[in-house]
Amino acid sequence: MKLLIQNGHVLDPLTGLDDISDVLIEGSLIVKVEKDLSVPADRVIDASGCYIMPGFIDLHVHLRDPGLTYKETLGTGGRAAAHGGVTTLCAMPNTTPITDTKEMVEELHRRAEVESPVHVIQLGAVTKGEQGEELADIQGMAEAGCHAISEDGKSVMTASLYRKAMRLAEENGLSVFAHCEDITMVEGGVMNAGQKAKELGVKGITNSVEDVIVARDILLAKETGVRLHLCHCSTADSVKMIEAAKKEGLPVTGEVCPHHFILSDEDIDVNNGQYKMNPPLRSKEDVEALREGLKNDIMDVISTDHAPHAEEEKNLPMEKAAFGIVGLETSACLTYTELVEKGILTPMQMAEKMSYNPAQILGLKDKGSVSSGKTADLVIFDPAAKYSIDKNTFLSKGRNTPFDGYPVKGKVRCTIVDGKIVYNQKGV
Ligand SMILES: NC(=O)N[C@@H](CC(=O)O)C(=O)O
Ligand SMILES: [Zn+2]
Ligand SMILES: [Zn+2]
Repeated sequence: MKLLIQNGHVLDPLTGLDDISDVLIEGSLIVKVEKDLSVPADRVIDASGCYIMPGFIDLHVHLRDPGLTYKETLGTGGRAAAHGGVTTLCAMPNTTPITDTKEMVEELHRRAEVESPVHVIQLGAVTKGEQGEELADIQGMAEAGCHAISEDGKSVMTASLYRKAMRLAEENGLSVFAHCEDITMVEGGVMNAGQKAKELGVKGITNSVEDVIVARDILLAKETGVRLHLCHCSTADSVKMIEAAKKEGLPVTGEVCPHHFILSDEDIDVNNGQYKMNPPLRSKEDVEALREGLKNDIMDVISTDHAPHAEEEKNLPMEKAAFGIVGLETSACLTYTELVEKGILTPMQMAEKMSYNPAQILGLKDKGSVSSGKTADLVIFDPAAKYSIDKNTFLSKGRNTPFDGYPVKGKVRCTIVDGKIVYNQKGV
């Protein structure tokens, strides 16, 4: 099977190609990236006016499978990913039960091959049952191909145990993806501590809840040599600490989610659980620091922290609602609208932060690039499409987003995984 994509604007972070080109795919591989390729093909796609980027690699997704499949499944989450231009995703282990054994990781990888149209890398938990007491089988999960371990949903609060986990992760070639939250400091907080929380009469979560664990985890990474990826960074001081760690040459990377670089706590007008997530929407100063951090490449990755919940778990006031919002189907258009259109990121930086850098962090040498010899995981993205986000178009089971009705520019037209079209907008 030969697939020819013509006249797209290729953005390839690996070679630096940033120009109109054709892309020829044979089987599951990209075989040629050249202008005016006139070769016979089984299928031709006209990508005029669109970018051709390496498929997005989302390092932070909650698929809720097994156990919480009323919120999402490998199938619905996988189809939502394809709709959002995501060709590989990392599934967090806070499932029911917690994914903390070699067998569970293997089983999820087996099922994902069949049930999900996009690649799924299942991450393993750091401790058994995410209880923070006993280490999970880190070596076994590494053998099952988990690439990284994470306690996402919480931090491993005992530093000595986390240090042991980091040593084992390092020995087994795994990264540690860190959720940074000192649970002893939350004290019932449900949104950012500030004027807005006071006005709404709810308890606040201070920046230091995140910052003290970011500091600790960077120091532990320095001692153990593990490659540390800091999840969903939300504060100005997180950016500062990552900058300092990089200056020291430590293998530390930082991720930002669209909601944290777009919205601040001031956007929460009424006590509405759709704006509740962990970490919370911060101050305008924090939002500005995250944007600057992305622009200056201190922050390496844009991921979603796609956290689907049922309607009855979110249509509640802040105090009662579940933490988390969906993101797989809105991250590309929000990033394009808020960062590229506003001149904060170049289109190439968007491809770096949504695909190339995540591929590097996971050690996926065959992904994150539109160049010959790489796996044909691609997204065709139309930067001119103008519309408003409509949660009813989502393929995810989750509809929990504060961005419903939000005006955006930029739309995923087509998503290709292993040379096969897994999402194609009608009429293309
Ligand atoms: N981000 C959230 O608010 N919620 C996540 C957990 C997490 O990412 O920490 C979830 O699993 O729902
Ligand atoms: Zn988290
Ligand atoms: Zn998460």
